[in-house]
Amino acid sequence: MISVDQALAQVLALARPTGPETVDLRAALGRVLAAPAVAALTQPPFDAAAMDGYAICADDNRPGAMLTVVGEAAAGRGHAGALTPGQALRIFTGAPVPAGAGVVVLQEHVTRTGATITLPPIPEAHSNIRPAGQDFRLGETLAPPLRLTARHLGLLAAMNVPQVTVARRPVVALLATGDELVMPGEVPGPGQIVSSNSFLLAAMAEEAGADVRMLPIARDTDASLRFALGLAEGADLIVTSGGASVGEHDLVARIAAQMGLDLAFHRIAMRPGKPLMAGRMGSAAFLGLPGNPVSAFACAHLFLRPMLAAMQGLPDASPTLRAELAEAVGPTGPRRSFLRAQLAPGAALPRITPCRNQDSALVSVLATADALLIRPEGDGPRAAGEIVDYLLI
Ligand SMILES: Nc1nc2c(c(=O)[nH]1)N[C@H]1C(S)=C(S)[C@@H](COP(=O)(O)OP(=O)(O)OC[C@H]3O[C@@H](n4cnc5c(N)ncnc54)[C@H](O)[C@@H]3O)O[C@H]1N2
Ligand code: MOO
Repeated sequence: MISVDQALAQVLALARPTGPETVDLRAALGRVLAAPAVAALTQPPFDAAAMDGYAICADDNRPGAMLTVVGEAAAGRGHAGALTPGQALRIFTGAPVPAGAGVVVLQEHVTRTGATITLPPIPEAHSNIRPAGQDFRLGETLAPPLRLTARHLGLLAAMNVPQVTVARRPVVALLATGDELVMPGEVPGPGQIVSSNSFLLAAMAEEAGADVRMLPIARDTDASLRFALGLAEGADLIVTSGGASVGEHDLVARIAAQMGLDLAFHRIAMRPGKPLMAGRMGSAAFLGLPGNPVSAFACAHLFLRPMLAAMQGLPDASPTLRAELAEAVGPTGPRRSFLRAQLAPGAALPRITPCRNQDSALVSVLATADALLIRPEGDGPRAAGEIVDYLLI
């Protein structure tokens, strides 16, 4: 059995980059930028008014100065010609500031009578002008790799970049195995349950940027598993759930091996998640997850997400964080344990409480947890108040 750290290094070595493709900005949310995006213009393109008021020459910004309004500039509609001392230009937020102007006086600070404004007793403290290029300049870049958020899309649009080069979404073929499984909406027969893993894992893979192909449930027969695995052709990553352990009905490793799986490892020192396997099968990476839903989740969180990130050119961004134990915990065994836990605000660090029941079949407990509390291999008992590591989930 290899360690969790060795397993992570090995699965990352199994992941291959998907390569770049070009997409419209509207399709770029959540995609990983794969080449620099270059600003096609300078922003703002001109000195722009930041307030509604009057543009004046900097030297005229004196208490009580009286100035003549010579015209108007609004956003999208500038004023032709420069401003000279003694003149003011009615101006609105976003409008180009004319040459010669150095200050925009807020309209609520002046008194206007006909075409004349009188400045207040205290000079305007700020210029209220956004200089050209203050935001970014022509040729400046947004650098890869980067998972694009709404804020990045706003920036790219402002940069006048209509399309971006991103990593192709990894295609994940997702295969649940087990005679006991039916899909949500079906009526389970005697001894059957609903395949929650299919939906849990599909959602996790999609959150990590994958394009998920959900294969039909494979039954616990050689023929059914062969047929279903055959449908994974063309995927970048094959993910199975169930059938990974040692029982007679746990066929995944054997059948996958017959179909060309080059196994990197099977079984790791992790709890839950011991039966995890990984390798490469044809042109795809292969990750065989345990069937217990919490085990499948923990393995997907620790291994599937980093694999998908690596395939898109991103480092894994899931830092180990620290919290204070809200209650005492017992000793651990030889495997690294990941306990479902809840976080609460604390003085210096958050306080963490392991969920009552750590059975790896309990999806209701998993749904209420917000962290995986990490217990090292062979750790002793820990008292309330001790500092421990956790992962946010
Ligand atoms: N003698 C041993 N028995 C088991 C061992 C062991 O070392 N020796 N390991 C245990 C551990 S740890 C785990 S985890 C499970 C994992 O086994 P499998 O990967 O072979 O999973 P299954 O047996 O197929 O299923 C386990 C459990 O999970 C349920 N399941 C399966 N698929 C789904 C799904 N898509 N959605 C929801 N639930 C699913 C299944 O019905 C079983 O209850 O093995 C232990 N046994
Ligand atoms: O890993 Mo099993 O993965 O302990 O439930």
